[in-house]
Amino acid sequence: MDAGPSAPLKRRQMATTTSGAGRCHLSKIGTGRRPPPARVRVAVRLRPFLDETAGTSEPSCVRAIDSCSLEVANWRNYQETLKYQFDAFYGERSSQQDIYAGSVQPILRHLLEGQNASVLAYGPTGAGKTHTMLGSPEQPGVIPRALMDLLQLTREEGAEGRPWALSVTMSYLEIYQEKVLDLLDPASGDLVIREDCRGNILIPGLTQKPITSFTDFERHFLPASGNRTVGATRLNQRSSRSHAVLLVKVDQRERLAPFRQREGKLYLIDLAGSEDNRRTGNRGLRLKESGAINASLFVLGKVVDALNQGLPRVPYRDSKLTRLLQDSLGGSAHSILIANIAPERRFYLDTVSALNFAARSKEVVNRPFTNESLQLHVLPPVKLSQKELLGPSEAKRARGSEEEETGSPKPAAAPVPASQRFSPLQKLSNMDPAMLERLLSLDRMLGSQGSQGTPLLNTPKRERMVLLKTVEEKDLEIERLKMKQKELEAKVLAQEAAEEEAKENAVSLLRPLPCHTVTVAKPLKKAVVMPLQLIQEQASSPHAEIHILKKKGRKRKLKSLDASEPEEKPQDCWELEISPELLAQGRQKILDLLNEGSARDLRSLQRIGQKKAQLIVGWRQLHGPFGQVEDLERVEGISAKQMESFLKANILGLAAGQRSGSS
Ligand SMILES: Nc1ncnc2c1ncn2[C@@H]1O[C@H](COP(=O)(O)OP(=O)(O)OP(=O)(O)O)[C@@H](O)[C@H]1O
Repeated sequence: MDAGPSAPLKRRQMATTTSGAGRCHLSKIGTGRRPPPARVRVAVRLRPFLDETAGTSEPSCVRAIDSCSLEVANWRNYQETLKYQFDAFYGERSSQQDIYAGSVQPILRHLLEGQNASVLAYGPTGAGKTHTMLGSPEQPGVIPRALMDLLQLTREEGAEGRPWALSVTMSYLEIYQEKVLDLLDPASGDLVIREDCRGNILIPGLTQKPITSFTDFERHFLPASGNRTVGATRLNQRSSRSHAVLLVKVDQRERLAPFRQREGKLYLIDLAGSEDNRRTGNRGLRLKESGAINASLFVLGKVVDALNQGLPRVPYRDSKLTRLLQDSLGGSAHSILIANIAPERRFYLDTVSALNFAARSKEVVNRPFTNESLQLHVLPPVKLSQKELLGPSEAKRARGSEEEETGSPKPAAAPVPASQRFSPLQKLSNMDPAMLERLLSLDRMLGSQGSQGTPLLNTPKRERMVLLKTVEEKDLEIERLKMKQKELEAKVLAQEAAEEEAKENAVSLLRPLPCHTVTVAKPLKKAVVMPLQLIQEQASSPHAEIHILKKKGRKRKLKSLDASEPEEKPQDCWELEISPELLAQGRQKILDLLNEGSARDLRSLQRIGQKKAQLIVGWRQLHGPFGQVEDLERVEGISAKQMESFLKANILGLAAGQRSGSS
């Protein structure tokens, strides 16, 4: 076995680079500046001949030039060679440790800065991707080495007395035939991939296991690896039939004010190999698997090309693999691609194609940033000092007296109790998140102007008061803006109501049906308002799952207090019976639109005008995806009643649209 991952010197070097004040300086929040670019780094690894004797009879089709360059004979013209240069080239004698220490270990430190990193093994089937990533007990690969180092690092960095508490979790999934499967919980079925308002890729429902030691890691990882789909092909006895993704999250919580928290994600990805089915001899299931693998790798190539050409649309969504890699390619991660190639002549075309892909990938630029936020809800209960309980004017007076204090020496003040020293946090915890971001950026600004290492809450009293005053002014401004927004919304609602009324009048002119009364506030399953045209279409369709029952009934009416008022005559009422499945489809469609639709798409929904569409998009950006349609109520400016009428107005239309679309 080659030198293990626990080489103490290396670790000490890594620990040094990740500790200290320098850690706090990168942050996406509040900087307003684009994070600096980081090119995707590309390394190539050539595996040895598998049959020892073959190497003597058959020359390798790849030749090393130096530690970064290689050449491949051009088989159309043997006088020529194709030369490639990468960040690193590892020849057939390279060890697992060489690859790990040279290309992977250096990016681990970014995780402790709250940044993302990813390692992808790419290449044709049988070229050594799984060997590189996983290895064997005798020759452990990138995954066990990285985990061992990372866990050691987090133990050191998160030790008592250090500024941050650290915790590590792992998730493990595979993408098999375009399904995202949880390898830690194989029964959970196909999972969805989502994106939050910051562009982070998330998989809701994916199992996350906390790990504190390498034994912990192995306890979860080894059985889960057994769940991965592998199969024998002509080119590899144990060929991976899926893309395997190990996700390791490092969470950091600051132990002292301002109680920041950071999250760094590490993706370790063993891609399935591209396959030429004329050579693999794949049939049946293997052929189907191979089709899915090749299709997703083809999209991966398109994504890389689109990024290189700066195209406005990058087709991340065209495959699950690229959707998941959105963070890693052209996204926020420090990424390293290890292209695995084989020396045998029969791999020649695959080798050239893998090298070409690798060469294109090294042009891709990412913009890693620090994922940092404040822990708003875990602040310790604190007492407010009298001064901090004062209003803005009193605060001003207080500031005046402090200024006097600095002018004339006074007896030294008694030390401020710890609870009072923390009290500005109370304000921070109640503050608008945007304001908090501003405060943090102010803090950074102060830092960059020379007070480095002096976080906001440790600044001298006077500066703190000035900052708090700015905060109060901003609060007032926010209040003013909110009032204005409410006024505008009221206007828009009134306008929408007027438009709605006008529309209804127009419809009733065109429509000689006896009655279109709808039972109010009944379960949605029973009756829903829907456009007339749609009702007629559904009624005439023999396959429709919506049944319109014309039945005699009474229009529901509130008991009148005035006994003299004539009783309302019985009228025909229309009541709809809709299959629950159809309703669920309608709901899902609405939810998808709410989560993925642009403001323009949202306007295609009934009762959603320009203003509401923008409010919905804004809410989504701030809070992430809607969990259910009812969450609409949480959008400021949309009441429960409006949400209900919105649901009624849209659910059938969308469900029926889906039905007709699918039939
Ligand atoms: N650097 C290496 N040294 C020794 N053996 C290797 C090396 N790389 C790969 N191998 C061996 O080559 C065979 C194929 O490797 P591996 O399964 O890792 O390929 P792969 O690229 O993951 O293939 P697939 O895409 O089909 O899963 C295995 O038996 C593996 O042990």
